[in-house]
Amino acid sequence: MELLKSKKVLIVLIAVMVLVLVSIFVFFRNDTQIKKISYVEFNENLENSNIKTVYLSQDAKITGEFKDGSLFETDNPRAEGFKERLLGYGINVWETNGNNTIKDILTIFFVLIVFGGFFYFLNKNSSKQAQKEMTQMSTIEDAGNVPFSTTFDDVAGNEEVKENLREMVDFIREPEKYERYGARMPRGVLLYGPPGTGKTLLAKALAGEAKVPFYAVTGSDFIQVYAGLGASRIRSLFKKARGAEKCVIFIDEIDALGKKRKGSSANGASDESDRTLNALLTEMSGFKGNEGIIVVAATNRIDTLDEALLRPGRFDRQLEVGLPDINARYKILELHSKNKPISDSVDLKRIAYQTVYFSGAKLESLMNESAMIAARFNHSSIDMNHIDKAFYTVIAGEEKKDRSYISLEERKVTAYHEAGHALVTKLVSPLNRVTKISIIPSTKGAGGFSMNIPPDKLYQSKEDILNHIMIALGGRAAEELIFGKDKITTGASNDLQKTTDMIFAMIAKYGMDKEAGLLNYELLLGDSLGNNAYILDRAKSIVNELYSNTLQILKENIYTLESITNSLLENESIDEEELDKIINKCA
Ligand SMILES: Nc1ncnc2c1ncn2[C@@H]1O[C@H](COP(=O)(O)OP(=O)(O)OP(=O)(O)O)[C@@H](O)[C@H]1O
Ligand SMILES: [Zn+2]
Repeated sequence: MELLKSKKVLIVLIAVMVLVLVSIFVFFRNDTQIKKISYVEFNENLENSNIKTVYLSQDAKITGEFKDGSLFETDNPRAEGFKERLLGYGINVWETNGNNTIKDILTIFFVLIVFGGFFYFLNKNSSKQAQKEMTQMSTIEDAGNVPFSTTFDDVAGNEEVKENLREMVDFIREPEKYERYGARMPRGVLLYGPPGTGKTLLAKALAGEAKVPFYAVTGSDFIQVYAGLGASRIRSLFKKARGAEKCVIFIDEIDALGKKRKGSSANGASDESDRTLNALLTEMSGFKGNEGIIVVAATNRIDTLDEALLRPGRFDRQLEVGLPDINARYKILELHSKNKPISDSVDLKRIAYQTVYFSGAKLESLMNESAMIAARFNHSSIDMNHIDKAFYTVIAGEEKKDRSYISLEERKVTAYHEAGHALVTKLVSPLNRVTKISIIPSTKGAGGFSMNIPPDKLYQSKEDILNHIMIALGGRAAEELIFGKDKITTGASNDLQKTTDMIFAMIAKYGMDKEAGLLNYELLLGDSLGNNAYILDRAKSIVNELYSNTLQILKENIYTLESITNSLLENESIDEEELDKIINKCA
């Protein structure tokens, strides 16, 4: 820091001195080489045509230049017609308004002083700013030295993410072991999901479990700074981290510096964040991965991230950290009541039930707010009244959308919809794995339904595609079956997009529709494929048939559909094991 400051001062000083020297040199050089001649001598030289230029002024002396380039000075006759006489000899006559050189030099000095002051001021200011930022930075970095006691026990729910991170603990602890097996070490983990779901907490727990230092920075810290400073801070962060050998580097809000880059950026700000991003990418490819350093980044908006960040060797592990379901909420509530005097009358299960769509951070703040209220009234313990009051403080000012736990009807529709997808999957293509069904919205869509297509398949058969279309239609079909034709919702829009894609690919690309034949209509019709009446007709008749099949399947298994839905309404999310249990029980 000090180094940086004194370097800048030095540069300014040197610049000022060089300027002063140059002006003095010019000034004195003229002075010393000027030959002093009498007016008589001047006149002789004038007659002999030795003079090239004369500088006229109102001073006592005038100067000029001989034809050989040397300078002279003589008395100013201040005579009328003097100029005319000179011109008559074919001499260049320059009129100056006196004291010129001195004025010039004064001007130069004045400018110098102004500039010097300006630079000094700038320098002082920028070093202050830089100092501030650097201090912020070093406090962040020094945090790495604080012994961290956060463990995975401090994070409730998020079991899959924790499982994944547990593996990383081993990587960090014994990178040599993995190196011996020639395994490529992971370098970056991206945690994505809604705010307050515990991403920071998970990263801290990773460091805590591995017992290594934790360095945390925030993406937005890197962009309001000076040109190049963001990049250099990235470099110094990594340098520091490398010095610590094993560690966890945490970059929160990575979207702030890792936004999708545009071909040419119009303004400097995005240029600056590009530079910072490039520095990050370089640093990440720089370490070999066998050092036991893991970079964890977090974002609420994975869709805005530059693809370069997600490539192998960067943040190639992407883990979704979702909103907690009812059981996870119960655990989070339990965790945050541990250090508080909670009355026996408090039913955490009931609170968990009422706090649909609450994030971990919101649940934490609910318990904290309750404790504040109880303390304000000097009550001996926190009871249900305090929690109810706190409830409205926590959700106050929030959009209605966030409070949709009130609308049981909506949750029911979502539950039937997701149960429909899951049940159709199990019925038409039992080899596909349903990893999770949930009615908690995820980043990927309204409900949460995830299905893994068996990965060892090289090609998809026509049957596979037909089954996938039915699975996609399962949500809408369940809605219609239960609530009636007029009560269907917009929740299926994504499903219908997938359906349309698949059907058009079947007909126009893969030649799988017997009637349309083996032609590649995409090739023939290009963009007007969707306008082609014949293709449209084929697509419609296929989708209609598949939809009525789907409806039929669900109708035949409506009891199972109800059971899955009820379980979803109760637990908010269920895994494959539970799903299989329900289906087997109903069969
Ligand atoms: N799963 C959880 N278990 C226990 N506590 C949690 C959990 N999720 C959030 N919390 C509480 O909420 C606080 C804030 O969470 P954290 O800062 O980790 O969220 P985040 O996902 O990083 O949020 P953001 O995206 O806003 O940065 C935590 O310190 C913790 O008290
Ligand atoms: Zn759906």
